[in-house]
Amino acid sequence: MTALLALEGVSRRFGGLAALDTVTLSVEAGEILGLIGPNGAGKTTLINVVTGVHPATAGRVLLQGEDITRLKPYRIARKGLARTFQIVQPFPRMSVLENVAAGAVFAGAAPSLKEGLRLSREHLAFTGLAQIADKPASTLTLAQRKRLELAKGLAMNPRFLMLDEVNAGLNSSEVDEALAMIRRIAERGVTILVIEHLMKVVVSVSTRLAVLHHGALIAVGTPREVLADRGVIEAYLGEKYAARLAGARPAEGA
Ligand SMILES: Nc1ncnc2c1ncn2[C@@H]1O[C@H](COP(=O)(O)OP(=O)(O)OP(=O)(O)O)[C@@H](O)[C@H]1O
Repeated sequence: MTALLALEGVSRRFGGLAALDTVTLSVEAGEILGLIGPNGAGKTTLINVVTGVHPATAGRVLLQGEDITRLKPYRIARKGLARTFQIVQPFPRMSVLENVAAGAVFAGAAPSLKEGLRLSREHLAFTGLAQIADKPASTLTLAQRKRLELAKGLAMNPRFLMLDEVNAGLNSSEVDEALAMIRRIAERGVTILVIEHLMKVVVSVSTRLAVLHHGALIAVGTPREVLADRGVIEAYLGEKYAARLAGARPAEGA
């Protein structure tokens, strides 16, 4: 079966630096793929390449077999690929509702701003932001801004949603709420890629993990396989932490 998204030998150079180095990776429809690796490993660059923000300097990106490597970001968004941003920067003077509607219009999920505003109310209800729909985005807390990012992503009516550290800076109950939301989004049939530094979180939510190190993909597999991978333990996790995570992990399929 054709993968929903496939990277074939994808590299992205910034001058002399290979931020991504011949990465080959498939994402199947319906999965939650966790993308992990140390700071500077190339995780955000992978999202930027897929969404056309920093196109690949070599290799190809295929969406259900269609080559999207050189398309502009708005064309890629209109094919159902949405992302959130690690650094949350809503339009500060626009209301929460208007920010979400802007995402819908950008991705062509709404034919007009009016329709975008109507659809956006549903996404605000889903993400628990309905009560503050009319507040200026600049007044939101970090947790609310992260939810706004999710609502904007959903407003793009994605088949594939890439989440860049949506839990960073949240307290543990906020993380639990965000995780429940990610699972509910997946239940709606949206395929998800999640970048996450909190290992316990990414292990609990992901059906598969992919590990980047210095721009190269060093492991892909079930969480159980990846946590036991020698290369991943040496490059990223360390012995003790890997053992602790493996012990804390619920049984596969549970
Ligand atoms: N626009 C850019 N110009 C130059 N170098 C860049 C650019 N974007 C990323 N890089 C470099 O590419 C490498 C990979 O960065 P990237 O942000 O993809 O890593 P990351 O795995 O997402 O890191 P983190 O976990 O810290 O967010 C880093 O060395 C970074 O400095």
